Amino acid sequence: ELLNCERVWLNVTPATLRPDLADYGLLEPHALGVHEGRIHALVPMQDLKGPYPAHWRDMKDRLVTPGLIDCHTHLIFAGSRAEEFELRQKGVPYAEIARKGGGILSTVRATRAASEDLLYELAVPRIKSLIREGVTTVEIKSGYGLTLADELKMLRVARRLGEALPIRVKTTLLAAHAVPPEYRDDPDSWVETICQEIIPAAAEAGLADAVDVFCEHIGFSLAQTEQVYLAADQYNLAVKGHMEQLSNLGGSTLAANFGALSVDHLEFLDQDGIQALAHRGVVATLLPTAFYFLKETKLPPVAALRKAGVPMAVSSDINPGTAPIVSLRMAMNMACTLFGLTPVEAMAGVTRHAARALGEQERLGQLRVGMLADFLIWNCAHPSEISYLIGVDQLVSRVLNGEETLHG
Ligand SMILES: O=C(O)CC[C@@H]1NC(=O)NC1=O
Ligand SMILES: [Fe+3]
Repeated sequence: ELLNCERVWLNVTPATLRPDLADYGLLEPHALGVHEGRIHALVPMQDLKGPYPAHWRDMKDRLVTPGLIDCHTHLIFAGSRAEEFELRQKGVPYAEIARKGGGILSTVRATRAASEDLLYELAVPRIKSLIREGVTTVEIKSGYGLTLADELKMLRVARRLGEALPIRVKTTLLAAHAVPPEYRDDPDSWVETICQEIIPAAAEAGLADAVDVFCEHIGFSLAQTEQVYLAADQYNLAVKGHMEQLSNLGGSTLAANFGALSVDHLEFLDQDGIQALAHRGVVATLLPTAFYFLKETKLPPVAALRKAGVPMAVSSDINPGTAPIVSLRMAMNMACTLFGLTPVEAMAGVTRHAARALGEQERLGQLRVGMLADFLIWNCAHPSEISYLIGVDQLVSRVLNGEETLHG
């Protein structure tokens, strides 16, 4: 079947991340062939009989992994929260910063004022950092516009990033991120606007792949979250949730009852919530950079999630307020060092499980014949280096949809 391939990579050592194989799903050296953007052949070198098709490269037994998937980011935004960081380091309490107009709403003001082109230009260097690290699929949320026009503006920028750059973009409508100033006295009316205007418009324009809610005391209540999920269901949009980040409102159980793709943060997740996630196969997305940057102390219940067999994803949560850290590999390292994941779990968390968190587990996240040909060839001695070593460019080759993207 290699002869049907437009391009073949010889002598690659696959970390397949197949759930039916142990650990990384490592195999002996193989030839990997690509045909029409999909993995068409994965053949042990010892079984190989020539001749090879025109395009082939000898990778000298280097490691090949699935492309990395960053399944939870807010990487489109204008403005900066660096001054807040300075105030916080001087001991100014969060509440005072918020009273002075800081926090999410300061990013909202700057994002509303920014043109679509400016938002695009500001996002490019951030998404290019992820591309350099080996991210081949990234989820990007709205949530800093908080008007119909500005939320759709953000989602259009996200779609445009995926069209212009060598990366797959999945979009998530997070209009339920904060109550905008215009609705300060009537949050329920904002929820109604989301359900009756923004979700229908985003769905009809094909701009949103999923709908997310920040379910929290300082965000939206369980009842409001349910309303948003009901509206998303009406428009056949998948749902996700920022759940149990600072308290436990029972949001994870509600999300599981709606068949959510994932629930994210989860520091305050309890056993009832864990059972609900396990029962419905919902992905638990861990966001260690926000935990670290907020200097949180309550750890997510990783051992209980592991015991219950809940698939854990790991993501960067890139956002200007609680995770100004534009690195998925840093998030992998923190998931291990701060949350106690093993490097194997961290790798599954940014491949197979992250794909599931985006509803893409059939096409992405493993090295299997038939899957989309998104893969990375590494200059590293062992796959655990990818979670262990930070800041070194170890990519030899980054392939998206069967096309080499690093070296032209
Ligand atoms: O501070 C920001 O800009 C976003 C905070 C971020 N959003 C959310 O729902 N949880 C968070 O940590
Ligand atoms: Fe987030």
